[in-house]
Amino acid sequence: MVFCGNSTEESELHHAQIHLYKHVYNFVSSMALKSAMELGIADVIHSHGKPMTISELSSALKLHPSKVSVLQRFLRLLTHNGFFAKTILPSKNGVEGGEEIAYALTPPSKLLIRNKSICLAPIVKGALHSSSLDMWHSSKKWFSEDKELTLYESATGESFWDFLNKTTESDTLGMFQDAMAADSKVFKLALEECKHVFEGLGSLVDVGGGTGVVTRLISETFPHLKCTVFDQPQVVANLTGNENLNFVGGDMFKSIPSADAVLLKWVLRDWNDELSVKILKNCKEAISGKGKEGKVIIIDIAIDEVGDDREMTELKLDYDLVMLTMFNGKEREKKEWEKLIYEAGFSNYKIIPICGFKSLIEVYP
Ligand SMILES: C[S@@+](CC[C@H](N)C(=O)[O-])C[C@H]1O[C@@H](n2cnc3c(N)ncnc32)[C@H](O)[C@@H]1O
Repeated sequence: MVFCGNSTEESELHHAQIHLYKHVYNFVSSMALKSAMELGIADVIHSHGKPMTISELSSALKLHPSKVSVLQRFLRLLTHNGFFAKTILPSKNGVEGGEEIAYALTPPSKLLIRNKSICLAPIVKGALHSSSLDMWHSSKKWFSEDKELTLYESATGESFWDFLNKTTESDTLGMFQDAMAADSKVFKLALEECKHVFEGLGSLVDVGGGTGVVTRLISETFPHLKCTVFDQPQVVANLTGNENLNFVGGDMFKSIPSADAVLLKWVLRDWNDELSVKILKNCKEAISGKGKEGKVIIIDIAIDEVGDDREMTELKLDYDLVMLTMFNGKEREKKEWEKLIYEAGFSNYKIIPICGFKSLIEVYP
């Protein structure tokens, strides 16, 4: 007879082990997604126009014949994770009543199709690039060091900004800007819901506006609005605008061009509270010509562990550690945003959710 022990204890232990192992191997799902993006599986299925069998996919992707079964196993995990859907087709190999499995795109894998107006492949590439991942092996050392150093600096000896800005063969600045631009294109949909925020403005400066993807979208919707994309000189150096859109290089910690409104999208999360207050104070200065009518428009994350579901909170908390380890930045809860806003001398604010997981905060002097 086999002794089974206390079954509740045993089942608890098994659940705990499954939970722990699942988190240990989460990286496999991320890297399998990256492989799918690099192979261009979504592009191939999209060009084919209908679900594809493994043999059709392998030949379209020009895989080595030994990798057909490998692809099948990658697709099994990716399908389980919601990136592809299996459909059953009648077999083409002449077997009466035979069936074959074909793989179709799902809404998340459609976001990886290149040359579409919204394509998030650059986010997968940038977020899962070795420059974002390798530093994690140094976290134990980092915990015993000076608190002002980011994990990235502790691991590599330079800040992520310095790494981006130095000229390298792999063009990491370009990769980072592509990832930001890809994320910003999603803003096109959000602009419909928050059009009222920009109505009535005569001028807008997009601080840390990168290559100007968001400003161009705003400018298309509001052609008479005078728009300025303000970013580091090396980011805007070769960019050209038009009559109502210009690019200005500078340092937001020194001064920001004047306008009716300042936009800060995906910027304050890169900085700690002290530096964020400094940026916000410079924004207040930039809109002061309009007196009480000017405003600052922040687009960023607001953590809400009570109101959001588990998946959303997990994404926001993951992002918080990305910001912490790379930039000493942070994702903030609503009350932290409020503290920052009042500390920078503003008197009021309004917050609305946009783009699924972001928030738009209108801040008034
Ligand atoms: C995370 S990106 C956001 C880009 C853009 N707003 C978007 O949503 O796609 C942060 C931007 O801040 C810019 N930046 C960093 N330091 C800056 C500074 N001192 N002055 C102006 N821009 C700066 C970076 O070059 C980068 O384009």
